[in-house]
Amino acid sequence: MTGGDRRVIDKVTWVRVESGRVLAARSHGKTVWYLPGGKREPGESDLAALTREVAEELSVSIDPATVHHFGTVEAPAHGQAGVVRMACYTAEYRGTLVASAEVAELAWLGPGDRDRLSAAGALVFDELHRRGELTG
Ligand SMILES: Nc1nc2c([nH]c(=O)n2[C@H]2C[C@H](O)[C@@H](COP(=O)(O)OP(=O)(O)OP(=O)(O)O)O2)c(=O)[nH]1
Repeated sequence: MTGGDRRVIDKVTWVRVESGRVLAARSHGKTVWYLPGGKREPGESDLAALTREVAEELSVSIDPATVHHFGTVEAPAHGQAGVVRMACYTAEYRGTLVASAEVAELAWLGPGDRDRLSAAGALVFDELHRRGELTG
């Protein structure tokens, strides 16, 4: 792996839709919204990474029995060279969604909010829209 443009950042993200809107998070100092999630640690499974990142960022517990692969998207990474590949999962959770210290803000994005998301997030948004899940 050499040039910056060929770098692939592998991430696992949570696609959570409630009342026709998708959950998104914004980091401190950023204006673009991301799907919650992050990079796997060495040897970590997607389920373990999803559970860990969601707990760290949103303070809730993913219910492992309900995790389903939604799809995998690839798009230019926001704010850096290369592309981000996001393995996306839907899942039920336990607890109350609260932004942790590493997250500035949470929001439920609906139709019309597509352009607030990163390029990869927008691809997921398009797929949700295609499936008729964004109505809120
Ligand atoms: N989680 C997430 N990351 C995204 C999305 N869209 C997008 O371009 N990214 C990009 C932003 C960065 O260019 C790239 C890597 O993010 P990062 O550098 O903040 O990774 P990180 O340190 O937060 O990862 P981690 O430690 O939480 O695992 O992922 C998205 O919808 N969700």
